Amino acid sequence: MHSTSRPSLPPRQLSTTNGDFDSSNTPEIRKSLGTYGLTPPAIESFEVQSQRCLRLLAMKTTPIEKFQYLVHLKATNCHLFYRLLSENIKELTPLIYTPTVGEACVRWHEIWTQPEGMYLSFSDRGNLRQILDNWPYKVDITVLTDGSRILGLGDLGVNGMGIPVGKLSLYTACAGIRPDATLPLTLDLGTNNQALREDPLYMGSRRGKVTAEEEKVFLDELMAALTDKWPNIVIQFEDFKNPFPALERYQNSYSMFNDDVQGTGAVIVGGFINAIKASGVPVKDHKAIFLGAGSAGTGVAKQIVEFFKKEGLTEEEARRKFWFVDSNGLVTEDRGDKLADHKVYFARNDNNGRQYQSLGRLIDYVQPTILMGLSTIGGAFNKDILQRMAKLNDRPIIFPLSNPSSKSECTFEEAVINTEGRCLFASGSPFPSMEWDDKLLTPGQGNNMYVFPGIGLGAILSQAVSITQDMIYASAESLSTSLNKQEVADGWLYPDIRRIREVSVVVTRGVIRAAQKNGVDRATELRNLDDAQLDAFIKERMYDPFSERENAGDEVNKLISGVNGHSISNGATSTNAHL
Ligand SMILES: NC(=O)C1=CN([C@@H]2O[C@H](COP(=O)(O)OP(=O)(O)OC[C@H]3O[C@@H](n4cnc5c(N)ncnc54)[C@H](O)[C@@H]3O)[C@@H](O)[C@H]2O)C=CC1
Ligand SMILES: CC(=O)C(=O)O
Ligand SMILES: [Mg+2]
Repeated sequence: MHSTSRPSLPPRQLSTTNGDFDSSNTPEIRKSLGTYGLTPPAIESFEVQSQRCLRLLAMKTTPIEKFQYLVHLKATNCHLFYRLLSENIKELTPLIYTPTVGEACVRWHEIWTQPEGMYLSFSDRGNLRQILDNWPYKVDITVLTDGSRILGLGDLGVNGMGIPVGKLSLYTACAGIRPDATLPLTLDLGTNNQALREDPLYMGSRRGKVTAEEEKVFLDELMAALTDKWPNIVIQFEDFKNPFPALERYQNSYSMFNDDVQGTGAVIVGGFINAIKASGVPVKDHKAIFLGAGSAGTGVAKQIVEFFKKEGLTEEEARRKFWFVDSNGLVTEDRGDKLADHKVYFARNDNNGRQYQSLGRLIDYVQPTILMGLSTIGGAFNKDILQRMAKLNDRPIIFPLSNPSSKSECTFEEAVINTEGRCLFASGSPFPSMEWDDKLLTPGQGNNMYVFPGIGLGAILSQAVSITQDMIYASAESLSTSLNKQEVADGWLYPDIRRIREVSVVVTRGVIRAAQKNGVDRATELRNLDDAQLDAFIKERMYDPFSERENAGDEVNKLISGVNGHSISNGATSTNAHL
């Protein structure tokens, strides 16, 4: 017989501000925590801790094992996890984010070991506000998904939780949002993934996806509940199969944005501005083929239209620069199927009744300068396609943006070889640098991770009542200006990811200024700061996992006495034992 009584939990087990057993804790901290004697005696520096963590990581042979180790580290010593991540951002991001997070989501029901966020089910409707009270921290930002389109891997239901968790880890690492102010949220609105539903280990409800109307009613309740519980909360929608209804419905009334439509649009414009400069071709002479006409593809093109307009094109001229291909071929007005609303704007009417036969034929017909991939079709930019682009252009712009790496339309190596090293390249997932013609070429990573941290932090600090198109566009423009002299000289399209914190300050400043211009900021006192003062203010507000260690004594004491209002004990009494 199983006992029905709840096992008693150790204090602070759910805390994200832990580090109680951190080997860098001084004897005084250990005493105040009651952990003196529970950790080995040495008081370790970060350098030593880091060596052990990296060795442990090296012992794991597969990416998913490394992912699991990092999940464990974050759960048991959050500040150390962020110290390690911030010092090794380039090496560790692929393990906590794309591509490894893709595999983790596919296998989430097999590898799940501990709670890292909240799950709200369709059957919870009517009670959402009450359930949010179970979250023990004050939240500044949430990333929420319904798991219906996780990267390019399709509908993964509640297995999609890896994405909000990974994105919010980047919020902390890249923009310094306190880990305990972030809420990963997964909506269990059913899944159409039959195999998952039939898998005994699957941890979501076993119903099919709710209808669009049911989703709307649920989301209305959720948005109201989130803002009632945390009035200044910023809400990021992520990886919805159809993100447009929610974006249209909430963007003017909540501090929310859709990362796949708007964040992706912004990050690609940021790199695109630099690619256009490097191509040597005037803006008016560019033409783009997009493989994939989903939320990300059309989101990117809409932001590029804004850029083209700023460069002097009319909206009509800008719109006509795009040729979209989806799973039914070239998106045209006369194709015979009913186009989804978001495709209509870009549908061609100048195809003279001709239909799409192949991507190669379309390239010959359009003669594009730009090839974008947001199709989820790994390898779609094959040798023939890349060579056609190289024949047409001195510096073809090739952006295979689908994630994870297995879905990338081509690799960096394929693009370099088939364009003789001449391509201007960015991909959604990371690829290694390579030698070409005695030069080291480094690929750009056109991933929304360069902008969403700054969009979120900008919205939080300005206390924006809504996130406007100008704020999104400002993130793109700011990103494009954030490269240093060396990066510009080396022809990079995006700054070095190792400088992401500096970049996030620039992006955050741009977002705050746009919020002020649009009058959506509630923190109006920031209007009085000049740019240097605003940068200093932003930096000061950023969580620094290194100073947490120095402040640990104060922090711990505050937590124990509950001064900061966080409930941390899971109901168990902290005895606060002293030696
Ligand atoms: N680099 C980045 O920062 C981002 C990358 N993405 C990636 O973009 C991809 C697409 O995302 P969404 O647009 O949200 O998905 P979606 O499902 O809305 O769109 C996918 C599009 O690809 C088209 N497609 C599918 N098979 C095709 C084929 N054989 N030939 C041509 N087109 C085909 C579909 O018809 C649809 O238009 C995903 O892999 C996602 O990971 C998404 C957001 C950000
Ligand atoms: C990067 C991202 O948001 C995606 O692939 O969906
Ligand atoms: Mg996404």
